[in-house]
Amino acid sequence: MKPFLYFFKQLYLYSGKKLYINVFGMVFIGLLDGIGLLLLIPVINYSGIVNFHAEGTSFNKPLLYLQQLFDSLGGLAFVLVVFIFINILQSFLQRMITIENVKIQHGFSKSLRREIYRDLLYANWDFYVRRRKTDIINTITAELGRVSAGINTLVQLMASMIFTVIQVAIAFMLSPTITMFVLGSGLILSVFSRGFIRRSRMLGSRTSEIGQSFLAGITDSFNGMKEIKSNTLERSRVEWSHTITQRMYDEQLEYTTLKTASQFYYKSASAVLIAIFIFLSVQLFNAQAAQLMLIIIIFGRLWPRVTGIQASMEQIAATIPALESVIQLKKESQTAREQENFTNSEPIVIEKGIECKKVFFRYNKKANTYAMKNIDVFFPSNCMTAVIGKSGAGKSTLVDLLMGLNRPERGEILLDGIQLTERNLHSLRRSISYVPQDPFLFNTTVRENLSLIQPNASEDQLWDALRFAAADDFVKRLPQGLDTLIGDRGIRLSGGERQRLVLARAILREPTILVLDEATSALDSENETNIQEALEKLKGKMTIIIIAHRLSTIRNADQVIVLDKGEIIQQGEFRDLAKEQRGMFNHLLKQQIKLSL
Ligand SMILES: Nc1ncnc2c1ncn2[C@@H]1O[C@H](COP(=O)(O)OP(=O)(O)OP(=O)(O)O)[C@@H](O)[C@H]1O
Repeated sequence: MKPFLYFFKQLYLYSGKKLYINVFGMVFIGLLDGIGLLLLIPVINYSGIVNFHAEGTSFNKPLLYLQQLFDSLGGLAFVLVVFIFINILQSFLQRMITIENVKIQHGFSKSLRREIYRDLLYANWDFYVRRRKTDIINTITAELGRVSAGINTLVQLMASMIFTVIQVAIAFMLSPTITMFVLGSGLILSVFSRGFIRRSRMLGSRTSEIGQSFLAGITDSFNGMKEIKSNTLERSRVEWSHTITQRMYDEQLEYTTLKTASQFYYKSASAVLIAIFIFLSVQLFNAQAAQLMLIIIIFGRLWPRVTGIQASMEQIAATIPALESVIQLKKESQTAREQENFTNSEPIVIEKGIECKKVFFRYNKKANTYAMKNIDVFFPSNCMTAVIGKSGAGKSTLVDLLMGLNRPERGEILLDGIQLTERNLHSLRRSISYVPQDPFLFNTTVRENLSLIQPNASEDQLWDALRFAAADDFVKRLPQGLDTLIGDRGIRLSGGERQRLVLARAILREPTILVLDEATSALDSENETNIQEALEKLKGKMTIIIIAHRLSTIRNADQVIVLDKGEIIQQGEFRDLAKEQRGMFNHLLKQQIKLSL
């Protein structure tokens, strides 16, 4: 129950005194219910079924005074008026408490969702490198939904327990012996119930695991639909869906079988116990008729609650794995938190340049292979530096280090001689515009995709940025121009159009550092030349770091860095490197010239 206690504490931290007020309200409703029950005594008396005066047991004596009071106030009519009043008050309070409880539960879920989403956004890049995205999505959608339902059950369980305690106390007042007997029976039942709870928890783990696999599989299918269609993989995906949905079906069935089995077990055992209890009450405990009738009523009402408690506990146990994964995600994202203060940082102005000093980096701290080894390099401000190398050489890793996404394991990154740390990280990022290999666009209009980065950009600024990225012509030709919807990840645009739009977005931000990671790879030579010319104009105004496989793209770079297996093997001006006959650069250049012929 540790995870639920954790959440209970969180629930209290969220709702504060309100939780206590609600618990108190529930206690009060329980008491009103008990009073309503006790009122049955005079009703029974007035009905003539049982005569309290004649029975004269110790249990009746305190009630005799009440009876006389009721007699003097109007007899049965008065009792019934009080009965109606208590029931209306109880229903009214019940309604209020239910609404307040829902406010607490859903308010808590809302704040939990917000907190986790915020923590996830502020978590460092390493956090994402290590995790499957669909697992995170599954946790913050499906698992969090289950937790929400679990909290609801928890609050209901709390209400049921309070109700039960009060009713048992009343029963105890009426007959301690019988109550102790019933409680003892309940205790025996609860020992057996532990098996059901354990199995529910096990099934809950399976629900989480199947949910995760399902979401991951479905996401992969839709992301890779082109591959599926072009490689006729439909059949294997259909088979996968059959297998996983069958597992879902089996798991749900098993859960229901378990739940109904426990309910069956409880109800049957209750029937047997009630029969034994009535028999013993009459035969051994010599219970009086009125007393017996009341206790039967109380326990008759209580048993469904007790079985309800059992069902709630099973449901909560099944939710615990979801809860654990939510807690785990929350803790991990908090531990991976990047910076404390995001809002107050201003973009940094780097006068001289960015330097990597003896930088080492590995993705897997346990492996021997380094993605970056002993990197010593300087990126002068307002110059264009090109990073080239074979696939897997470490170009993107180096750029990620410069942006503070990857953190050096050894060595340091210096901004004008000042170490890049958590403190200046956000300022650095605010001055960078980054265009990745695989550009991301939101499923909305061209305009919204652009203004996302610069909400106050004027129409002229938008078109200037589009012109820079050689994207103005195609945007003008779109059916609704800037207001055309471009589909999921910009699917209604060509690869080159997407790249140009993302480039325009990057420029709109007016960065002081522009990072292009294979940002023009999908462009035809005409558009690439246009962008090269535009970048040429930016030289001297902004620091440009460009990764490119096509060496023609970086002809005008001030400095070229050649990477191989995570190390810098050549560094210098384009022309100088081209002259080094044995160098990797010359080799790559010759290969590209050969290919273009
Ligand atoms: N998230 C990751 N987890 C583990 N290893 C990674 C990860 N990303 C990259 N690597 C490894 O680090 C090395 C450098 O990768 P990187 O992406 O920086 O190369 P690259 O030069 O940009 O390649 P490409 O030109 O193909 O994009 C490669 O060996 C790659 O397998």
